[in-house]
Amino acid sequence: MADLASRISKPDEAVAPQVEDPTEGSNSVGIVENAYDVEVKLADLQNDADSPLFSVQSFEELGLPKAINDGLLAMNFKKPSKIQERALPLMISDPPTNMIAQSQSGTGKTAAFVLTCLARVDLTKPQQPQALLLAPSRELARQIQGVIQTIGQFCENLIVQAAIPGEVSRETGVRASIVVGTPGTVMDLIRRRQFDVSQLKLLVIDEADNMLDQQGLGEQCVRVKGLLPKTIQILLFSATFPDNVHRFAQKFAPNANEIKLRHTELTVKGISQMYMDCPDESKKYDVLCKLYGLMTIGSSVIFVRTRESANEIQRRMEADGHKVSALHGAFEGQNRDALLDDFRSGRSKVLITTNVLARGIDVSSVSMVINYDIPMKGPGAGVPDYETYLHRIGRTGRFGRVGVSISFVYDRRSYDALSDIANHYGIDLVQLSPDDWDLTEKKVQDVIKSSRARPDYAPNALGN
Ligand SMILES: Nc1ncnc2c1ncn2[C@@H]1O[C@H](COP(=O)(O)OP(=O)(O)OP(=O)(O)O)[C@@H](O)[C@H]1O
Repeated sequence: MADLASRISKPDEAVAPQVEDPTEGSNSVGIVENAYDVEVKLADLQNDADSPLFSVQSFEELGLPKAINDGLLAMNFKKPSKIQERALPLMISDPPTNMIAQSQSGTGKTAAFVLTCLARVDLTKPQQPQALLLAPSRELARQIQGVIQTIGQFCENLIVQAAIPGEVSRETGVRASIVVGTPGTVMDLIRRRQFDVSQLKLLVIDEADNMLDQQGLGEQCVRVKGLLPKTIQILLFSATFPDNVHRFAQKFAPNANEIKLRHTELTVKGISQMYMDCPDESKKYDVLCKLYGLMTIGSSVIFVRTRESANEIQRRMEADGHKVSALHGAFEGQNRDALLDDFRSGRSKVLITTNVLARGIDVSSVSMVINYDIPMKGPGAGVPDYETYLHRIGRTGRFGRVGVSISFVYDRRSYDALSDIANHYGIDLVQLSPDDWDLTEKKVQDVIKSSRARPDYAPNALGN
């Protein structure tokens, strides 16, 4: 790595990244299923005791109502994953107890809390809000709404409503037993008395470390909670819980049962993490185009730091003949919904986006994630953002599938940031070089073509 170390170019210009408002705009709700997928042998992984997908139980043994089990069958969920098996009995037992639950990306946290909601709501009061779920972006709120509707398809009188901009009519207000929303819109609806929270018995916060972070959405979530019944059961879920937020989470959800992982347990085995050693910043775009020119990749996501670079890369890739979409907070809600639906359905195969879609989005056909910029946080964006790195790469390798992540480095600063991230999680990264495209192509294609996770794939260590 000495060659890279000696190639120190001046740090990034201090361009303030656009703060994304994930909740802007819009209308249509519902998820679009994938029309295609990569091969995966779930059964094998669910029998491997070391896998987060492993479980000794069946869903039937968890004692859920028949209508819910029928919904799971319709989704082709044969066995619970570890987080589902361990968290569910604790969450659905009486008296209701709070929960702080952590599990790797793509291991089925959504179904764990969705099943709890379905088990807890009284469907004889279909328009009375009883469970509130909060998520950081409109896309994730819509996705969770879709999962509830699919698993709950045999639950009579189930009404699920999205509390995101443009979804709740001013005349009628919220009329559903389960409400999934973003904190700002939920707060507005409560204040305008369009959302009766008096009978809520369950509050779920997905991506809870992000949602409770005092630098971000934390204040809003605390205000929402302050308006809810004091006895409400609180469930906090995420793949990451940095220590400072975890301490706050314990105050937010007092006396909670906890399922927690160590740093080193957080990475998903099926994701082969690589890095591309770019000659300098100005060459990053050429390297990206070359990568796409060479590879036949299913669907992929390119993460960039700012909206401007998302637009710029989209413009240049389209001019170079690639079909790509860009999605970020500057777009109107309805537009964002349509762009993501196109990506889910495979109509568009490359999505260029910012951190607005780093968390939670579940598109199983994604086989490659590019970190065009290494995620950074803190004053002057000077500290590697360990959590965002993990969530970004977690858009691939969903529920036992394989995937590749490629992080672009080009100078001492980006190299050090990635090394820090690798050390933090105890991971080895595979080096790719733009000087040997045959080898690069082979390394990436070997993974993408393999039909299942290969835990031992980690030559060329970086950072350890
Ligand atoms: N028991 C199961 N059997 C088969 N597939 C499942 C099961 N549970 C969940 N899945 C599928 O696994 C995928 C990932 O689940 P989910 O989106 O809930 O992950 P997650 O843990 O919330 O990830 P993230 O941390 O990225 O939000 C989804 O496509 C979901 O349908």
